[in-house]
Amino acid sequence: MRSLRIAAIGGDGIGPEVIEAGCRVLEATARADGGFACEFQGFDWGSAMYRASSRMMPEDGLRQLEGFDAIFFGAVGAPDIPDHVTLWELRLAICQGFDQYANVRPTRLLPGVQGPLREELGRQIDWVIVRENSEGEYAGVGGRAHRGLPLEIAMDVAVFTREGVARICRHACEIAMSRPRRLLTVVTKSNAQRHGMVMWDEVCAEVTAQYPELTVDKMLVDAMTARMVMKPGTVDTVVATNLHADILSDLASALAGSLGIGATGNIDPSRQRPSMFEPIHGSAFDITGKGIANPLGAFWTAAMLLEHCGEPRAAGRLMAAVEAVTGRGEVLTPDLGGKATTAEVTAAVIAALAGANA
Ligand SMILES: NC(=O)C1=CN([C@@H]2O[C@H](COP(=O)(O)OP(=O)(O)OC[C@H]3O[C@@H](n4cnc5c(N)ncnc54)[C@H](O)[C@@H]3O)[C@@H](O)[C@H]2O)C=CC1
Ligand SMILES: CC(=O)C(=O)O
Ligand SMILES: [K+]
Ligand SMILES: [Mn+2]
Repeated sequence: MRSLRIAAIGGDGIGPEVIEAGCRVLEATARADGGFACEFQGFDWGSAMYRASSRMMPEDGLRQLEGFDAIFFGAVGAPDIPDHVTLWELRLAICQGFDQYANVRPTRLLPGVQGPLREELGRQIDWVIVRENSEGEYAGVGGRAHRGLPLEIAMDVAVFTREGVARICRHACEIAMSRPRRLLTVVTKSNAQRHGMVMWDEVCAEVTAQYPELTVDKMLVDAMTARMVMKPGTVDTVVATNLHADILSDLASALAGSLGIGATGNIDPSRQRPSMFEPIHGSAFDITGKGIANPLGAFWTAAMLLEHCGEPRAAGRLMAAVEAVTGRGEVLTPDLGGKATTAEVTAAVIAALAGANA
């Protein structure tokens, strides 16, 4: 039987809580499917390792991950270590090191979930946000000088390359073409940012012209936030920069009920290196250790992992089990207005998977 080799990196805060639950649910999905197995290897990388060794992952960390079919990642971030250190030395080190340039973030309002929008608007949410994941505002280019002096200076330079924009736009076009509405919105801020964002608009116009069956429109990011809230049904696939799409996708997840639901894949579309799948949320210090983290984002992420690894039937089965549980409206964690624990939601999804197999 085919075995998927999965590197599991729980990381910090609620990361290990939801990834542990996600691994159990992946095993249950494989059992229900019967056509493949999951073989996990855990890596205890993150802030605890940093406190002991000043490293978030071993020096040869990327090499250790190279042979896996996929990486299943929780979150990084700890209250006692600067966020830019934890993020850059683990998550971004992997995303950039493996050139996972496409960050794909689907959002739907799951059955039984009450989002903040009026019911008829909330039901219209069915989006995929495609985030540029290798350059832009998070390229890491910049510097800081004259620390503490009145002339102190700090710069983060947003870097846009023609190929970087073209390849993310092509990936977004392919995703939009695979969806029934074939509708793509290109989001920038090319009124105020007159260099990189203007080139982004131009390159996207060239790329989208090669997809005559696509309907393409263009929005400025500030107005896009209003459109997502006021007219959610007019949006389908969205392509935007690293920063803009980071923000839009947290908004999307909140409009679908909670940050605890959002799922993402950090994808290397060339498939030369493993892609990394993670819930969109961070380490959530405020609820760490309480056993109430919503694991649904990690489960949806696991479904994306299966789809990427060539198991779309199993991915569909897992999402159906998630929707069966949310649809009952009973077993939900507190962020969704319920009283259930992470363990109870996990058990309910595993039971739904087993039932679907009977
Ligand atoms: N990809 C990653 O690893 C990310 C890491 N971070 C890091 O996480 C740390 C905390 O960042 P925040 O801005 O507070 O974002 P966060 O996503 O950790 O939390 C924001 C709010 O959403 C809630 N929340 C998040 N996930 C939840 C879940 N699964 N179930 C229930 N409630 C959930 C939290 O309790 C909190 O109130 C920082 O160190 C930050 O740098 C933040 C975002 C992504
Ligand atoms: C760091 C962060 O917020 C993200 O990757 O979404
Ligand atoms: K995460
Ligand atoms: Mn984010």
